[in-house]
Amino acid sequence: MPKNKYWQDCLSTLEKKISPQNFSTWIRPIRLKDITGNLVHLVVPNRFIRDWINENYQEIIEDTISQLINDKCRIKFEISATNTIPENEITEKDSIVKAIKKTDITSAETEKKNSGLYLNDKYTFEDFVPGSSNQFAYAAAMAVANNPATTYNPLFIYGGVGLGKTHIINAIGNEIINKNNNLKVCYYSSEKFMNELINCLRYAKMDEFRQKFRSMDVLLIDDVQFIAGKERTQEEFFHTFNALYESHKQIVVTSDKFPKDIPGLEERLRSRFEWGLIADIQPPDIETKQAILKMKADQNGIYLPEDVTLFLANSISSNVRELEGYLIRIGAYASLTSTPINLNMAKEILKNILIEKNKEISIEEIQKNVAAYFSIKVSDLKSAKRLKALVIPRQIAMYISRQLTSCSYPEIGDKFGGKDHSTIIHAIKKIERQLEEDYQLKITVENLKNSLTN
Ligand SMILES: Nc1ncnc2c1ncn2[C@@H]1O[C@H](COP(=O)(O)OP(=O)(O)OP(=O)(O)O)[C@@H](O)[C@H]1O
Repeated sequence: MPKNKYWQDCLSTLEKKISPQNFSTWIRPIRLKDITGNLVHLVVPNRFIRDWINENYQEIIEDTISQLINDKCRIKFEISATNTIPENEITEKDSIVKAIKKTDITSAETEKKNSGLYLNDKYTFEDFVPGSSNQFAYAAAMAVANNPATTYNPLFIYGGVGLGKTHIINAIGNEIINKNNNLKVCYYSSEKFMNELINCLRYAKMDEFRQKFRSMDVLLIDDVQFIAGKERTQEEFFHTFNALYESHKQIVVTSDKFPKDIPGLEERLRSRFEWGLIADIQPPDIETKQAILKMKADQNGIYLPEDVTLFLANSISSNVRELEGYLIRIGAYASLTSTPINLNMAKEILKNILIEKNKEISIEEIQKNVAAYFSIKVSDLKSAKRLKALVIPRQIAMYISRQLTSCSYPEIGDKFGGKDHSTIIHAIKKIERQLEEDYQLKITVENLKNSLTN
C-alpha cells in the first residue's frame, strides 16, 4: 500500500474518533514523512500543533497506526514551517511493518543517557513563571532541587487542575539531573506506577519492580490521589516510600488535594505525606496569567498583542492548561489562515467557550461539585444528618451557593432539602468565621469555587 494511501486510512479512522473541529485544526495539518524502526515520523507546521498533539492526541494516533499495521509504534514530530512532505515513499504496507519489526521498541529508559526516567525535559524552572499564587511551591521545589533529600522530604505539592503541578515536579527532576548527572531520578504518574505494578504482579516480576524503584535517588510521583482506594498499590507505594525515605532519598508527590482531603487514602500514607513539607499552588492572578501567556507566546514565536493578552488573562480560566490551549488555538488559527492575531479574531475564536463559561452557576452544580470533592452523596448535603463529615461539606456548599449565585437565603434553604433561612445564615456565618483562621479550609473553598467558575 503506498504510504500516502496508508496515511489516508489512518486519517479516516481518526476522523471517526475526533470531533470535526478538532480534527481539522489538529490532525488535518499532519503529514506522514517517514518510518524508521518503530518510529513513525510526522511533520507538523509549528510547535503549537506539535505540543498540543503530543499532549492530547499522541496516544490515539499511535493506537490507530499500531492497529493499522498490526504492530506497536511510536510517533515523532518534526516541524516544517512550509509543511513540505518529503517524497521518500515506502510503497508497501508490508515493508512498513517489516521496518517497524526490525527494531525493538526502544524503551524510554535506554533511549537517553541520563535524562531521568520518564521525565519530561520540556518542563523546567526557567519555563515556569513564579507569581504570588505558586511562590511557596516554587521556592520549595527549588530548595529540593538544589539539595535533594536534605531539606524537605517528602515534598508534597498540591493544587487544582492545570495549575502547574506536573510542570514543577518535572522541573525538580530536570534541575537535579542538570546539577548532578549521576543521580537516578524517575518521574511516574500514579497511574503508570499502578499499571506497572499490575503488570509485574501478573508476570511475577515483583522483585524487579521493587528493585527498580528502590534504586532511585529521587522518586517523583504525580497525581498521587489516584492511588487512593487501590489497596495493593497503596501498600506497595508505602513500602517503596519507606525504603527510599530510610535511605535518605528524595520523594516528591503531587496531588489535587491536601492529604487529609484525599478520600480513600490510607492513614499511614497520609501521615507520611505530612512528614515533610506541604506546599500549595493556587490559581494564578491576572498578572501571572499575563506573564505566562507572554512567555508561552514568545517560546512559540507568536506575536500576541497586548490587548489580546489582557483579554485572555481577564476573561478565561485560571487553569493554565486551558489558557495555553486557547493561546494555541488562536496561534494555530493565525498560522493556518496566515492572518495576524488581533482582538476581534481572538474574541471570535473563543466566542462559544466564553458563552459556556459565562452561564450562571446553579446550586445543583455547586452541590454536585462539593459532594464529589468530599466523596459524599448530594442527598447527604440536602439531608439533616449531623455527622461532622457531612456538616462541614454542607455548610461549605451553602456558603459557596451564596457567593456564586444570586439566590436568597430562603431559596438556598429550599435547595438544601427545605431548610429554614436562619439555618443557612448560621452556616454561612460559621464558614466565614472559620475562613479567617483555617488556611486549609480557605484553600479547599477556593479550589471548589475555582473548579466551578473555570
Ligand atoms: N506558572 C507557570 N508557568 C508556566 N507554565 C505553567 C505555569 N503553570 C502551569 N503552566 C503550564 O500549564 C500547563 C498545565 O500544567 P500542568 O500539567 O503542570 O498542570 P497540573 O497541575 O499537573 O494539572 P493536572 O491536575 O491536570 O495534573 C503546562 O503546559 C504547564 O507548562
